[in-house]
Parts: sequence; C-alpha cells; structure tokens
Amino acid sequence: MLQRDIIKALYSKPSIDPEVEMRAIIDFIKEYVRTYPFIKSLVLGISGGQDSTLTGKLCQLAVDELKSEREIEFIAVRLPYGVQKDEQDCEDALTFIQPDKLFTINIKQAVDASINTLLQAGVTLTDFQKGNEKARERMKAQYSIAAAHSGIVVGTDHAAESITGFYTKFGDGGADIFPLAGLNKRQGKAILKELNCPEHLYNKVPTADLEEDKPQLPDETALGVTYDEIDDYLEGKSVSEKAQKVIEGHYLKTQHKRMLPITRYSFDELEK
Ligand SMILES: NC(=O)c1ccc[n+]([C@@H]2O[C@H](COP(=O)([O-])OP(=O)(O)OC[C@H]3O[C@@H](n4cnc5c(N)ncnc54)[C@H](O)[C@@H]3O)[C@@H](O)[C@H]2O)c1
Ligand SMILES: Nc1ncnc2c1ncn2[C@@H]1O[C@H](COP(=O)(O)O)[C@@H](O)[C@H]1O
Ligand SMILES: O=P(O)(O)OP(=O)(O)O
Ligand SMILES: [Mg+2]
Repeated sequence: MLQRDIIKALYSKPSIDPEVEMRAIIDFIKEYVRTYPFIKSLVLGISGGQDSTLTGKLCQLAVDELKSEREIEFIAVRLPYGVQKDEQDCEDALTFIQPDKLFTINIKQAVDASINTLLQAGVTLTDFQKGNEKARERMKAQYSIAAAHSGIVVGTDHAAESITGFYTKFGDGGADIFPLAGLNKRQGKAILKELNCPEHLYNKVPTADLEEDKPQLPDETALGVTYDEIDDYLEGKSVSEKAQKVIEGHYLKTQHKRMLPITRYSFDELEK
C-alpha cells in the first residue's frame, strides 16, 4: 500500500511528544556540528512563516548549547522581494528566535536582473516560473553567506511538504540539513507551542508567497488538499478518497525532487 511506503520513506510518526521531539532535533543539530569542525555558523532564511520560525528557534537553541564547547553562531537571513506584505510576522519571528546575527538581502534587484537577462536572450518566464527564480535566488544568497562564514545552509522541509514536493527544486529544496524531516505540519505547530511561540506565528496560513499575481496564496489552495488531510495521511489515518488521490498524485509526480539527479542506476528505484 502506497500510504505505508510513503510513511516509511518520509520517517513520519503517528504521534509525537513535542518535548522529546524538540530535544531530538536539537541534539541532531549539535551532533552534526560537532562532527564537522569547520562549521562555524548555521544559516537560515526567516520568512515569518511557521516552518522557518520553528527551524530558526531550534537552531539558535542548539547553537546556544554548543557555545561553551566551540565557536558557533546562528545567522538568520531576511530575504524579501521588495517589501514583504507580512513584514511584521517576520519581525515577530526574529524577536522570538533572537538570532546571533541577522542579514537582510533584498532579492528584487537580482531576480529582476535575471528575468531581464533571460528575456533579452529570448526566454520569457511566467509569473509562476519567476516565483521559482525567487526561491533559487534565496538559496544562492544563503549559500553565499554560509561560504563567507564557514557555515552550512539549513532548510525547513518536513514530511508534510516533502510528500507533495511543494518546494522549488534547488530553491528552498536546496540546503545542507533539514532538521524538521519527518514532522508533519501539526507536529511542528505543537513544538512551537511547547516553545511558547507567539500564537499568530504557528496559526498563520502557510504560504510560499512566490507569485505576484496571487499574493500570499495559501499552500492549501495551490495544492488542492488541506494540511489536516496531509497530516492525517502521514499519521496513517484514513482520508477521503479525493484527498488520497490528490496527495498520492503529488507524491508520484515529484519523486525526482526527493532524489539526487537521476542516473541509469537510480532510475530503477522510481515507482513507475
Ligand atoms: N513558483 C511559484 O510561484 C510557487 C508558488 C507557490 C508554490 N509553489 C510550489 O513550489 C513548487 C515549485 O514548482 P515546480 O515544481 O513547478 O518547479 P520546480 O522548479 O521545483 O520543479 C520543476 C523542474 O523540475 C524538473 N523536473 C520536472 N519533472 C521532472 C522529472 N520527472 N524528472 C526529473 N526532473 C523533473 C524540471 O527541471 C522542471 O523545470 C510547486 O510545488 C509549486 O506548487 C510555487
Ligand atoms: N521572504 C522570505 N524571507 C526569507 N526566507 C524565506 C522567504 N520566503 C521563503 N523563505 C525561506 O524558504 C523556506 C520555504 O518557504 P515556503 O513558505 O515553505 O515556500 C522558508 O522556510 C524560508 O527558510
Ligand atoms: O517555510 P515558512 O517558514 O515560510 O512556513 P510556511 O511553509 O508555513 O509558509
Ligand atoms: Mg512560507
């Protein structure tokens, strides 16, 4: 049964103890950093959404615990395209996280320059495709900051995003570690509650906010399925036939995103 295989592949659990899970994630981050002495920073884009708020807080907590052992800092990065509509949420997330360092990189100039250069060469991108350019520019900026600070890039992908492939390949999908792997959306919310996060940040409507034609488009509208249904599916519960079809359709269509570039050998591993 596909549901069982997906749950196994994405390390999804039917339930979590938020305190235990939070400790396990912090310990994973600490253990990873300890394994590679060159790592002196963790770099992460903070959008004002649930996932980057949680990932950022856990990174800062891990770094705080490591500071007595070694040189290490957490670097938060604001990456607006022009002026962000949910600017205040981003400020609130940063107040909650209290990062060691903050950079603000406005990606508008770089994205617009890229779009224009492509246009001059005869390649016209749609608004949706431009959205993916924004995500890739954010990835590039985070890697530049990591390179300049002996760091690694942290990503916010988790099971409820991974299952639908709802991220830009080599954009927000491009990072060095994914501390939230295995969690679904409501489990992430439960950990934020445990951390006393301001309620409006974990109850915020999830959005990639990449399209200018559809500002702050809810992920659930774009996906055609709710996170509650996705979370139920990942917890092994039965969902409506329609939800199951939509979720499994996204999963199968985005298999390539959960693999490194496909070769003659790994092609055999795809479900056809
Ligand atoms: N761009 C936006 O404005 C926006 C907004 C909200 C959400 N999202 C979500 O982010 C995700 C990004 O969109 P996307 O998936 O179209 O773009 P993407 O760039 O992440 O993935 C598409 C690319 O993947 C590669 N690809 C596609 N099928 C493949 C296959 N079978 N084998 C190997 N490579 C393959 C191709 O290079 C293709 O251009 C989507 O889930 C989308 O809903 C995007
Ligand atoms: N506006 C943003 N500023 C900083 N970082 C951002 C911004 N938008 C997205 N990000 C990063 O990308 C991931 C994925 O976002 P989704 O909302 O899931 O598409 C986010 O967690 C940030 O790290
Ligand atoms: O990745 P984020 O932080 O933008 O969260 P969400 O996916 O809920 O928008
Ligand atoms: Mg978001």
